[in-house]
Amino acid sequence: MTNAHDFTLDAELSETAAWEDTETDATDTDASDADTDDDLTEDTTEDWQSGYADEPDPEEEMTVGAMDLAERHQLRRVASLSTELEDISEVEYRQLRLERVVLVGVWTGGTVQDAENSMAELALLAETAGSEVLEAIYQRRQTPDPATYVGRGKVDGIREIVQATGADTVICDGELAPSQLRNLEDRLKVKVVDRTALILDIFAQHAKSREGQAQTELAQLNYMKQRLRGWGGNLSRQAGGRVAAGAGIGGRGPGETKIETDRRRINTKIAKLRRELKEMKGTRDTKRADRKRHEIPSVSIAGYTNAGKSSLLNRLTQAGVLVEDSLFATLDPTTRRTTTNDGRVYTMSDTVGFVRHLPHQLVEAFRSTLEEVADSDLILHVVDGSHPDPEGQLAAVREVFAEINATHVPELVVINKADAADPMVIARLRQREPHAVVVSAKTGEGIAEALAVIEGELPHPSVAFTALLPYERGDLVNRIHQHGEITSLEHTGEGTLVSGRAHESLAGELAAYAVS
Ligand SMILES: Nc1nc2c(ncn2[C@@H]2O[C@H](COP(=O)(O)OP(=O)(O)OP(=O)(O)O)[C@@H](O)[C@H]2O)c(=O)[nH]1
Ligand SMILES: [Mg+2]
Repeated sequence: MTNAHDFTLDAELSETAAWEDTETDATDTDASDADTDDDLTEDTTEDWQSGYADEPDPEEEMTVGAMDLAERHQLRRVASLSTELEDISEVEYRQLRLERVVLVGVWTGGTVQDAENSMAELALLAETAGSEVLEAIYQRRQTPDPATYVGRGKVDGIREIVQATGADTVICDGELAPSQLRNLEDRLKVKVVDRTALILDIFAQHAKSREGQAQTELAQLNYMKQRLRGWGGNLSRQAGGRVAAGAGIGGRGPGETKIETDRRRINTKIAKLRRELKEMKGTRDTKRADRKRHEIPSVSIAGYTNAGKSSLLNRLTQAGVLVEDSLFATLDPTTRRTTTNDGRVYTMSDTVGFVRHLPHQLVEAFRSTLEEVADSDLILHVVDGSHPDPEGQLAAVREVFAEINATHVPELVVINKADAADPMVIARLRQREPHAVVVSAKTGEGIAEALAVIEGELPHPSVAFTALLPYERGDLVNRIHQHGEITSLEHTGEGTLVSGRAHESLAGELAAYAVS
C-alpha cells in the first residue's frame, strides 16, 4: 500500500469548514506589496495579510534537516510533463478549446514517486479536458494551506511561473474551498480551478446519452451551488480587472440578491434534473427486474479509468465498444448479452471508470448507474498492470465500491496489459491479490483462462432437477442450455433424459417431466 491517498479531501474539507466560519475579507490584499524573491526551493516566512498573522503556518513546523534530501525541494518542477505545442496551423488552433495551464499540487505524504504519479495523472486529466500543460509544480507540506492551498510564500513563485509561461489557468490537485480559489485568483491574476472542476468538465465534454448528460449536469450544479460566493466574487474581478475599493466581495447589497436568485435558479434546475433522472432510472429498473426474473447472471466490469475495461469487454464479448487512450472515454454503460462455453446466457457491462478522489458530486449523480455494479453477480475489477501505481488504483476503486455499497459482490481482479507490464509487478500483484487473473486485452493472452474463471463464478441456478423430456419439447432443452446448467444429458427411446440445475420458474415447468 502506498500513501498516495493521504492527500485526502476530508482533511481539506474539515479545515475548510473551520476556515469558512472565520472568513474575513482577507482577499483584498494588494499583490504588489507581496513581492519576495522566493526561489521556489526554500520556504520563507513572509509578510502576509495581518488577518493571517496569528494563524500558525504548518509549513513552519518542518525543518529542512529533518527531511530526506529528496524531500528538501519543497516546490519542484515535474520536468517531463509539459506538452510541446505542436506545429498546427492557425485555423486548427483556433478550433481547439485550448487552455494553457500550470498544474499545482501539494504533496502531503508518501514517496516522491507518489507525488509525481499524482501530478502525472493531473496532467493527463488536464490534457483530456483539452488543455495544454505548460508546467507542473508541487510543494511538500503537511497539509494544504487553508487560505491559499500551497504555502503562502509559494504563491508569488507560482505567479512568476504563470507570467513567464503565459498560462491562462492554474489547476490545483485537490478539491479547494471557495475561499482558497478566490485567494489564489486574486494573487495569481488568472483563473484557478481545482481537480474536481476539471473532472466535471471532462465528464461534461464526454457524456453522450441523455442520462449521462443529466447526471453530469446535476453534479456540476451541485458543485457550483456550493461555490456561488467564490465564483461570483471572482468573475466580477476578472471581468473588470481591479475592483474599486469597497465594491468587491464585501459589497453585499446587489451581489447578495444576485447570489440568491442564482441559487434559486440552480435549485430549480437540480430538482428538475432529479425528476428526469428518476424517470430514466425507472426504465432501467424495469429492465433489471426482467433480467432478475429470468435469473440471468450479470457481470460488471469496473476499474480505474484507462485500465482497459472497454477493451476487455470487446475481447470477452466482441462488443465493439469505443476504446481510447484517454481518461473517461466511457461514460455511458454498455451491456452485452453473452454465453458461456456451454451455452448459458449472462450479461457483461462496461462502466464509467473510477479515479482517485472521484468527486463526490459525481458519485452521487451517477449513483443509479453505479448501482448496477452493486447489483451484479460478479465484478471484474480491471487494473492496469503497466501503471506506475496499480496498488493505488486498486485501493481507489475499492473506496468507490464501498461508497456505492458494492463490497458484498464477489470480485475477480483482472490484471490487464500483461503485454506491457513488468513481470515483477505482475508477480507482486498476484501475491497481493490471490484471486486474480492476468490478461492482455490487446494480445488476447490469458483471455480464455479468464473466461473459464468467470464462468465458474457465475451464480448457480437454485433448483436441482432430473427430467425426461419428450422429443417434441426441444424448446425446454434449449432453455435449459441457455438458462440452466446441465450435468448430464442422454438421448433415450422415450426422450431426452437431462439432469442439472435450473432457476425456479424453469424448474417449475420441468417438474411435469420429473423422474427420480
Ligand atoms: N498494451 C496494452 N494496452 C491496452 C490493453 N488493454 C487496453 N489497452 C489500451 O489502454 C487504453 C485504454 O483502454 P480502454 O479499453 O479505453 O480503457 P477503459 O478502462 O475503458 O478506459 P475509460 O473508459 O476511459 O475509463 C487504450 O489505449 C487501449 O488500447 C492491453 O492489454 N495492453
Ligand atoms: Mg472505457
